[in-house]
Amino acid sequence: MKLKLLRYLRHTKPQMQDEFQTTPQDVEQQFTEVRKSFREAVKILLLGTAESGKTTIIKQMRILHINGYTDEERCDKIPEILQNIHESIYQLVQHMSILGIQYQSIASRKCAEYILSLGDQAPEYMNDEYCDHIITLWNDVGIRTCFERAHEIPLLDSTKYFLDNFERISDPEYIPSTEDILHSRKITTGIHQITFKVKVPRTMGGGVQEFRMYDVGGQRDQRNKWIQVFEGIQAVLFLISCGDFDQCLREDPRQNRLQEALNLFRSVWQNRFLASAGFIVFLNKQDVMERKIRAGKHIVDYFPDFEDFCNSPQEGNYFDESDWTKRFIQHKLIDITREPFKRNSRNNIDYSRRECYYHFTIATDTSCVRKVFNDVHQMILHQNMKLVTLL
Ligand SMILES: Nc1nc2c(ncn2[C@@H]2O[C@H](COP(=O)(O)OP(=O)(O)OP(=O)(O)O)[C@@H](O)[C@H]2O)c(=O)[nH]1
Ligand SMILES: [Mg+2]
Repeated sequence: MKLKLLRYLRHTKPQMQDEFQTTPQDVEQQFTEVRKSFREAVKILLLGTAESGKTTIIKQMRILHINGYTDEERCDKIPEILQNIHESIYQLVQHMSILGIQYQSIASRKCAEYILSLGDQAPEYMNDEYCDHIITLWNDVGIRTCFERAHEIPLLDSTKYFLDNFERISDPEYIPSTEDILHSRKITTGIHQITFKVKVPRTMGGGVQEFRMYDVGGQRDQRNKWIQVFEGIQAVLFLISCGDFDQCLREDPRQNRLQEALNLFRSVWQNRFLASAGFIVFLNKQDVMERKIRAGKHIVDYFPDFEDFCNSPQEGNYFDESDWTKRFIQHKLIDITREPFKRNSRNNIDYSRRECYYHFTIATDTSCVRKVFNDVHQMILHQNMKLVTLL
């Protein structure tokens, strides 16, 4: 199976139609072979820097291919969501003085003092006083000005989502919605896996294909654990956050997050233990990237070579700055895959012929992930069929 997928990834355009100009018996025989290959789970490893969206993809697989979350499991997420909210407001309040921004009123300043006195951990119970303070602060013009300067603060991506929804969340009867779960953030440590089955269309032989997806932590101090799961991986799903172009790492405030992601992609692409794995890149957080560009942020201020890219002839028609920005990031990845590197004599793999597939995604959007994952699945199915016919 691993070998099959490897071979598949060396071909960009499956030509199934030509290969099935055979008798119905031959076709049935081919389907039987394909179904046999389904018995082995396809192992997919999610990689990327911290907060690129790996765990969010795992949550989406659970929503799409397992039965989602029970009420009990939803309630288990409440402490995580409350901690996200507290961390968001705490970071904003902390940065008001650092950025020299004034509160709109004395009342807001008092609320801020209360929040600061709690430290960075959410209180165990949200009493009325705490809830009122959060609502007052989020409505303060000064706090909103601070929020506009989010790129200067290590703020969670879901800050606005949770603070906008705070009144609903602070209800004593609150049960997190699926959207709340997708927006919540908890750093991954260690290695986690999810196994699920996906139906194969009758036209492709029917049956089910099992997938096993591995999630790892993306922070620098977590990456030394990754190697433990490289064995037997058939496809790497690399996530890169396109909304990160104007931010620095939490672990190292001197390092631009997008640059870190590009460097990491190079080391993963060139890793000899993953040489036989297929590569799929999700250029994630398209919504965050677009929002930033609409708010007047420009990637050229962080990546000056963007200007040369815009002035160079391109194959496609790019319409606006968001379009140019996402293509620019994609081209940076493509350039990395074209960098020369040594042929590995041990496994005799010609790296230069490896293909990498790109998708523009919003990991919090279930319909987007459903569509993209369908494409990934179809690719695997097509190639399985193609390889069976070639055997
Ligand atoms: N708006 C938006 N938020 C996203 C998107 N993808 C992920 N997020 C949010 O980004 C935050 C981080 O996502 P995670 O999935 O936890 O990131 P991760 O890659 O698993 O991070 P580590 O576990 O630290 O490696 C969460 O709050 C998600 O809801 C996206 O496409 N758009
Ligand atoms: Mg994670």
